[in-house]
Amino acid sequence: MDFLEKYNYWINSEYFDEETKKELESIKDDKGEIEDRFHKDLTFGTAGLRGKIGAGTNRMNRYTVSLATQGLANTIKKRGKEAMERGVAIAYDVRHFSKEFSKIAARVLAANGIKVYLFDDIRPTPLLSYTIRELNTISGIVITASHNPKDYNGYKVYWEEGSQILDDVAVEILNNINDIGDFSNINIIDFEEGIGRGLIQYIGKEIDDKYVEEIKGLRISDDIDRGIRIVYTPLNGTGNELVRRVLRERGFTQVYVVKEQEKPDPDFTTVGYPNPEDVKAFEYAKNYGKEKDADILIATDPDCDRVACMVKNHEGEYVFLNGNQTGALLVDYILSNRAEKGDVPGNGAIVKSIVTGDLSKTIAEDYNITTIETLTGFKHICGKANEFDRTKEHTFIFGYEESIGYVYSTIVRDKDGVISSMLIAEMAAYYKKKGITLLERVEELYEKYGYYLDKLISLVLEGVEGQERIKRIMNSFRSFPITTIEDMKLIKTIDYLKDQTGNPKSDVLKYLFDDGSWYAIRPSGTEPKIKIYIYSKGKNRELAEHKIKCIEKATIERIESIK
Ligand SMILES: O=P(O)(O)OC[C@H]1O[C@H](O)[C@H](O)[C@@H](O)[C@@H]1O
Repeated sequence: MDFLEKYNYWINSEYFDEETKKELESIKDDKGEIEDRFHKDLTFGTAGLRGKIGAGTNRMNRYTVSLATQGLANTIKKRGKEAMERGVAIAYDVRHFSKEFSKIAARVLAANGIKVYLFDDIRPTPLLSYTIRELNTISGIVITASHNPKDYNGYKVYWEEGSQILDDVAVEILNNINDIGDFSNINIIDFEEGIGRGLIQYIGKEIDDKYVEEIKGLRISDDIDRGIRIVYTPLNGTGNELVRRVLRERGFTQVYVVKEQEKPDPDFTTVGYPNPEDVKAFEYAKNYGKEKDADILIATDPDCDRVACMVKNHEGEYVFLNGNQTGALLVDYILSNRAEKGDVPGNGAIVKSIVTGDLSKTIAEDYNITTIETLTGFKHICGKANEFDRTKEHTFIFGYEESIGYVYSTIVRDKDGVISSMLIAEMAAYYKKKGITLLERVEELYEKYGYYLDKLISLVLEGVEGQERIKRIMNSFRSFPITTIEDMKLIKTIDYLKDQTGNPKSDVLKYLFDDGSWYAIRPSGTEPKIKIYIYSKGKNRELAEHKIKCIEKATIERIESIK
């Protein structure tokens, strides 16, 4: 069927509800909109679905959610009765339709005879990962579009080890979805019937309690100033209760939560783009921080897997720490404290992505700890934790990415904004007791290990045309690498499409120079962007900054020359 045929099918078939039809009627004269909604099915990518909410095959709605869930159900059924009994845990965030979609997923699974554990209210994504391991379910689902704008929702799928599915399971589910054929082949029962038959079971506080206890057990040091002044914002998402609770139970007495961003708001009215990777998300926190004279500001994204912080400098201004800086600080904080107690595992490993900075690696080397690199995506990072469970080759200590995702230990197999908020607060309180801020600690690390600076440039190139240009840009870099920039000489090129190290193939190019500086270029996997990651290493800040500027100029000139 072409897109118009599909549109007409949705309008005329008895299967679709009146509200959906009404929404579709309202766009009957807008061919562009019809095409956008029906020219393809919302792609079930490696982590599930993500898209705009609305009627159509290329949108997030009750039909696309139930189709994906039937595909997941068939995948579980093929594994037999035991897998069906182990069941699926489901969590959801604050977004429009998140709760409704979680119930639809529960009803489809239950109709297929699969046990469902559904959270009784909004919860952070990392808690779902914890729950899978705790309840020993075969799979898990989170209804969230993470830090995307308000018009979006998503459907992330997890597997029994607690991490997001990798390509093998994703392909299997996708094939099962494609085999379903018509929407009318989806099994679904009433929610109440699912509850009555014991197939759907609510879960809640008892899991929170265990999670919080385990997180508190992950603390690194108690030699901290608990009076440190912290402003926290959940950005109207799911972090509010659990982050506050963990901080309170860890004994922090001066935690202030941004009032306007405390309660769930699916429209993210006060922030627009609820991504703490972007310093603009801290506007309210900064104002409140000044009022409360906070030492540190902490923000988590709507599903509370990402976290970022800002630190007050001596002039009373708040300075943003990026993901590379926070990651390196945490690696240093964890390893130095554990080393003091003689508690660093001999086969320990830090896991980061290939486009994350190297300062943490140099720090880890100081403690004889290996750093392992994976492709971008936390599923790959925690995939290593799963692998180490099997091979015992390493002990997974800490995983992180420059895109403000961190996880410590292995109780959760995804980035965790609750664990990380506790560790960031604790680390700031540890250094406060020693009389320095996190900004000063970063400087100390630079002095000791060298100035590792970085800059991420993201160019938005939308639509089919944008995609084509991204391809041309990648082709140009691939065919004609820039061999010298100022006095930096290219000594190595890595093309991850030809990777021989066991990573899956990926469209990423990395260029390494003789002084330790490097840059990488890749199309984003989640947004219509091309991303350039620039990293420099210098004896002092000026030199490192100068190198960043030179690499930026050379790469941007090249990109601009490609129309
Ligand atoms: O650079 P992208 O492909 O857009 O991905 C950016 C980030 O997106 C999500 O948050 C993933 O969970 C991260 O692991 C990833 O780093």
